[in-house]
Amino acid sequence: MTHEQEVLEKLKQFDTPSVTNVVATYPGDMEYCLGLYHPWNTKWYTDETLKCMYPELGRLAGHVVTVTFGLPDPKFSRLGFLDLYKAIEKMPKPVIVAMKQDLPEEIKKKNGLCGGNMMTAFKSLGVIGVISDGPSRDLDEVRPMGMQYMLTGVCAGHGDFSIHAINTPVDICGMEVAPGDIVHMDENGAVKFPAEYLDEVAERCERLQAYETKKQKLLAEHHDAETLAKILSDNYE
Ligand SMILES: O=C([O-])CC(=O)C(=O)O
Ligand SMILES: [Mg+2]
Repeated sequence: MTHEQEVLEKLKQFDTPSVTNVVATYPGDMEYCLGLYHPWNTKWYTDETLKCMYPELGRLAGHVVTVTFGLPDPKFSRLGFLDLYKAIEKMPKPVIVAMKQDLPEEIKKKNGLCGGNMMTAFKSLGVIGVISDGPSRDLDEVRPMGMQYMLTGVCAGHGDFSIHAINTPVDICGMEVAPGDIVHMDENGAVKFPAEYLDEVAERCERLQAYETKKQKLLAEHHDAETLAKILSDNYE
């Protein structure tokens, strides 16, 4: 295992909201928050339209490979699955595939894009999950694979589609990700950060978790309004 893989493994100890807290949620907090993005004005985490299909899998973190699907274009057929698989091969593992569905809304909502066959090939290449701004299918086939599906929903069928781009930056449900970015995801959604911050995110998550465990223990032990407000606002001796 590389050092990076060890840290990605360690990040599974922390939920995605805690990772967002460390990445950018509280920019005024110099102790735990890196302040990498403006919390409201930057697209660094996914919105409520993204749903976690297998919450029982817990948290996952990996490097992003992006792919954009669109309607078949007779003037552009240069890219295929081989190119996508080669891009995954080149990326450090584990990989999370960010699948942009660049389709008219009426078609996008009935595009069961990814399925058991695609996910089996992805797994063979070191992919641990797919995140997409549209639906996919074969939930029952994918469940035993232990791979995560973060989608807007599911639907059973689809028509013809083709690959329009590989490893370009994409927007997935309000999160703009670039190839190589780290994505951390669980039943709360997904967050991204640049790979160079991996060590620091893990270190701060660990400290934040210890701090919040202590704080929640105190909150559970006290039962009067004044003390609870003090504990919450950090003024408790
Ligand atoms: O038809 C497709 O390409 C998607 C699918 O069901 C599969 O990968 O199994
Ligand atoms: Mg299928």
